[in-house]
Amino acid sequence: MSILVTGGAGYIGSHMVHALVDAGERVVVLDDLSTGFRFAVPPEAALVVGDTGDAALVSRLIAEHGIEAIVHFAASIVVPESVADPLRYYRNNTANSRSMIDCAVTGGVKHFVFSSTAAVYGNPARVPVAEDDPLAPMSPYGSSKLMTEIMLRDATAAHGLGHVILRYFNVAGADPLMRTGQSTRNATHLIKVAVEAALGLRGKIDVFGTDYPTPDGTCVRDYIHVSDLVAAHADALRHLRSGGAPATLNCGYGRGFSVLEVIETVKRVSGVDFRVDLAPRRPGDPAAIVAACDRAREILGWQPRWDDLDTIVRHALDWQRKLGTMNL
Ligand SMILES: NC(=O)c1ccc[n+]([C@@H]2O[C@H](COP(=O)([O-])OP(=O)(O)OC[C@H]3O[C@@H](n4cnc5c(N)ncnc54)[C@H](O)[C@@H]3O)[C@@H](O)[C@H]2O)c1
Ligand SMILES: O=c1ccn([C@@H]2O[C@H](COP(=O)(O)OP(=O)(O)O[C@H]3O[C@H](CO)[C@@H](O)[C@H](O)[C@H]3O)[C@@H](O)[C@H]2O)c(=O)[nH]1
Repeated sequence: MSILVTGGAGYIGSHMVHALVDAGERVVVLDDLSTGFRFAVPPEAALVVGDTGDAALVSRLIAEHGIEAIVHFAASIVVPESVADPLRYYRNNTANSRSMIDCAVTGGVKHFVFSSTAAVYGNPARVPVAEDDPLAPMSPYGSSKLMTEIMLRDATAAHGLGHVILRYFNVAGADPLMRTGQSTRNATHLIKVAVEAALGLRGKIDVFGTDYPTPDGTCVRDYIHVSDLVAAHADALRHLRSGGAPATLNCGYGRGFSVLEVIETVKRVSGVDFRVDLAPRRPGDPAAIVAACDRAREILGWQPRWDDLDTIVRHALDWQRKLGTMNL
């Protein structure tokens, strides 16, 4: 039996592939390399370059490799881009996920782990936000993910597909062994951008909005180390294999940092005082979003190991330095 990882050449997916290979699993990666990288997939995993919307290909992979579980990371992930081109997001994130779920059901796949997002909550009325709190996405990106959550729950009710939906908060950092990291081109994520500024790859960083109702006026987020997030996926697979019930779980640490706190941390850990400009708000940003994260610990037995902003930033810096030597 093998595990199919879609988006396994991407940032988070490649960390998952390494973890599965480390655990002795047989892994097939399906990735169209639109934002992922061939080098990010370890040689022990089979890389198939193709589209999650190609049902014939996905069905063939499920049959040929005896796929027992699908971990579905592949998606388009830039929130403002989803506002400008919503139908592309509904195709890649919603329609292609519908096709993946259909292939899973038809092909007799037992388990499905899905990458959802804190963006399904929109601007939450209270933080920390819990899984049963109101869902009100503020972007097509968030809506595209929420629609997939709904399809998965309905497919489970009708066809018995086991699933775990993980709602990621802000993912950052890199593999502590530096085998992979965030290599995304033109990244928009705060820690990645700040690290690039610290290493001289950007002239400055803009702080989007300083008048939010938060302690220092900048947005607050719950930054989770990518390796802890991947551990939650491994725990989710174990849960499903041992007959655990379907679950929807937040993945965060339950504490927030402001944009200015993150930038100060990057400056301190890197030892570089880069230029910071105060800029207007970025449309669609919630003021503060922090996870209520007890449920993942209770249901999956998830135990984070890297819950420390300095460590997250140090690993992101180390990966960025390594990337600089890789001549991509
Ligand atoms: N990075 C975050 O902070 C964050 C937060 C919440 C949720 N997520 C979710 O995590 C998942 C992974 O995100 P990431 O940060 O690793 O992004 P990423 O862009 O690095 O990875 C996405 C991967 O999917 C591939 N892909 C995209 N569309 C495809 C398609 N149609 N067929 C095959 N492959 C396709 C890309 O080539 C890439 O390798 C996404 O589902 C994203 O929505 C990420
Ligand atoms: O150059 C920058 C980049 C970001 N920010 C701010 O930093 C915060 C975090 O932004 P970012 O790192 O882009 O993450 P989010 O917009 O919070 O969204 C991320 O986290 C979501 C879950 O919360 C995921 O769904 C998304 O895919 C992922 O992009 C926000 O207030 C941004 O306005 C800046 O001020 N300057």
